[in-house]
Amino acid sequence: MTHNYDIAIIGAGSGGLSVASGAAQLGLKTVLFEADRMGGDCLNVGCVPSKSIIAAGHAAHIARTSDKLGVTAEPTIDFARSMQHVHDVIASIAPHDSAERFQGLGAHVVQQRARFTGPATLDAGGETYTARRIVIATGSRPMIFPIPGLAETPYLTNETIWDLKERPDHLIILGGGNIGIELAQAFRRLGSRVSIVERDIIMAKDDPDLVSVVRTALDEEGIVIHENAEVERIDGGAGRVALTLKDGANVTGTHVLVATGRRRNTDDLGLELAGIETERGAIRVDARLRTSNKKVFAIGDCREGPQFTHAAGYDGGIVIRNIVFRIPAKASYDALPWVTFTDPELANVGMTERMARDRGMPGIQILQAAMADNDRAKAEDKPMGRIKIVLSKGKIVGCGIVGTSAGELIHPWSLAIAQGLKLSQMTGYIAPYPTLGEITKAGTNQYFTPKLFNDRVRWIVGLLKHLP
Ligand SMILES: Cc1cc2nc3c(=O)[nH]c(=O)nc-3n(C[C@H](O)[C@H](O)[C@H](O)COP(=O)(O)OP(=O)(O)OC[C@H]3O[C@@H](n4cnc5c(N)ncnc54)[C@H](O)[C@@H]3O)c2cc1C
Ligand SMILES: NC(=O)c1ccc[n+]([C@@H]2O[C@H](COP(=O)([O-])OP(=O)(O)OC[C@H]3O[C@@H](n4cnc5c(N)ncnc54)[C@H](O)[C@@H]3O)[C@@H](O)[C@H]2O)c1
Repeated sequence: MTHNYDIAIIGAGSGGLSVASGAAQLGLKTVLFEADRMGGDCLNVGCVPSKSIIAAGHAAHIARTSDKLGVTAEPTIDFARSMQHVHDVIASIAPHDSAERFQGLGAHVVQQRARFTGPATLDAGGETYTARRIVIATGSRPMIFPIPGLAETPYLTNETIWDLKERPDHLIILGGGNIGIELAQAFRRLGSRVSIVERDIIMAKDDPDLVSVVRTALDEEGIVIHENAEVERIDGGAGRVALTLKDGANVTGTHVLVATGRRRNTDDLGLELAGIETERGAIRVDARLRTSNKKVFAIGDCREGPQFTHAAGYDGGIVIRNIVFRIPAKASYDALPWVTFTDPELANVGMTERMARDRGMPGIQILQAAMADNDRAKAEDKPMGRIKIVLSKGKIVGCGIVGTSAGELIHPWSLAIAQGLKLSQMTGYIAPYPTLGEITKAGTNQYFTPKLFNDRVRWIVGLLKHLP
């Protein structure tokens, strides 16, 4: 028997759920397929567990480093309890992403792997499904490079690290991208020794000026970073691992976490039967997120483009507008923020200075202000970091912030770039004192102060003072 739907969605992660929720509530006959756990990577093995373990590490760090504020403590770390916190947070969010909730919204949830059998047909669990529109939201998984010895060595990934019951004594992290850096600091703060082995440089996608602030914090906390380090082979067994680097150096530890990038989940979908093209594993999409089969859309981690939960959710909105409202909405990631949740956090939106220069943007100007000059940061003893605003001919094209709560402080800049606000509008409000958010005004003041306090203005003021 064939089941017919208006819309079929493959994958119940951040992207698929946002489409399913919109489509079902707007009255489309909706089917949602999920092969594994509802909620996808973000809830089960990604953002939620990583931010929860970061919170545990942060608590330990505050206890250890508050002596300047007159508070001295050496934390006792119950690693199993920290991991329980991780699982409690996942469990507390899970109902929001559950099959029951989505059935309640009107979607039919099929907990089976789906594959294309033709341009508009899918097979799941031996049943055939057709839909007028299909959305692929199958996400990604850890990229495992064929490093000699790795397959024979027990290794962790972001999918398995949450099952640890005991704290690794010495965690080696392969890859210094988002996952590697965030987890390095969290585990270090919970008491593990941590070494990062990075083929290139850490946090290569971010502004090196801002990364240097994070690097200093990681160094001070005792994380050992090996950069430009090519691994020749890996050996080891339970509780013992040894990496031999191409330059002959050895890095030894008790556990290894592989965080060397992502592989898109597109290889087991029968895409060729539906006429859907990929480019190095990523589904090719146009600006409306349509694949080479125009009735099929691809969103989130599985398509070419940025891989974040908020990007997948944004894509979901674009697809709803195209499919449900028939508006030819186009995706643009120009105003997509990204945050690395280290301490200090590093947040960006728009272009970094290097991106602006590489793209040949005219009249580049950089405005900066230091967190060390912010009164709240002083009170909190959190002086590390700064704001860096990138202007092109006076227009805001990017902003990066490194410092405490940078992920919160980037919000107004995301709005500014999304809405094309002028720099003067970023000063056109009253900032409460004392807040870290005053860094926005401190940054913009770098532009306006020289324009206000100059000889010409002083001359005008000199004339005005003679008025009655
Ligand atoms: C450790 C870690 C930390 C992260 N932290 C952040 C963060 O702080 N902020 C942020 O924005 N992003 C973060 N991310 C990235 C974020 O998790 C992803 O960008 C996001 O989950 C992508 O959503 P998605 O819907 O595209 O895919 P996913 O969430 O991966 O969902 C895809 C779903 O499709 C299912 N599926 C696959 N194939 C099939 C099939 N054939 N049939 C049926 N179902 C199928 C999968 O089982 C999965 O449930 C993090 C990622 C990791 C790994
Ligand atoms: N805060 C966040 O928003 C957040 C957090 C975690 C993950 N994510 C998302 O998940 C994605 C995946 O994260 P990731 O850290 O796995 O990937 P990544 O692409 O960010 O970093 C992978 C790193 O591994 C290095 N590498 C690759 N092969 C290597 C090898 N053989 N030896 C040593 N180093 C090697 C790369 O040079 C790179 O620096 C991110 O790009 C991001 O989109 C986001």
